[in-house]
Amino acid sequence: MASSAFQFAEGEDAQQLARDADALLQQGWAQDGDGMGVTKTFHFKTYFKAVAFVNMIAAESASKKHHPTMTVRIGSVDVHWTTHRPRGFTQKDVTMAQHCDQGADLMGAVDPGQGLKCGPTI
Ligand SMILES: C[C@H](O)[C@H](O)[C@H]1CNC2=NC(N)=NC(=O)C2=N1
Repeated sequence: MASSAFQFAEGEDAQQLARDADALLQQGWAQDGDGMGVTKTFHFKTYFKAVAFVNMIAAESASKKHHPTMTVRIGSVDVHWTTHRPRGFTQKDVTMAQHCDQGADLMGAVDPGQGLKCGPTI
């Protein structure tokens, strides 16, 4: 199964989490290097949209007390979700990853090739 290498945190419903993890992989998320989280890059046509996406995730993170690692570039945002305590992949990561997908739609995320890139355009 695709999610078999995930390291679920203690106390998680492993069967449910395995299903949710598989669904995330179908949605373009990838397992991180140690199997304790998921990553995805979202692409945008403007830097402002990328930053607006980050701020939207930040608001939900503050409200849910669960925080990602994010790298903002001119036309994309890398998002990484993992849980520090208890250590591993959790339902919280799933919920927040799903929230990112919904937020990306609202912010007008585009396909990878369509995102704003640095450098000359001609
Ligand atoms: C007290 C506070 O809620 C905890 O430290 C939260 C904060 N944000 C967090 N974020 C993430 N990604 N994992 C955590 O375990 C975590 N713990």
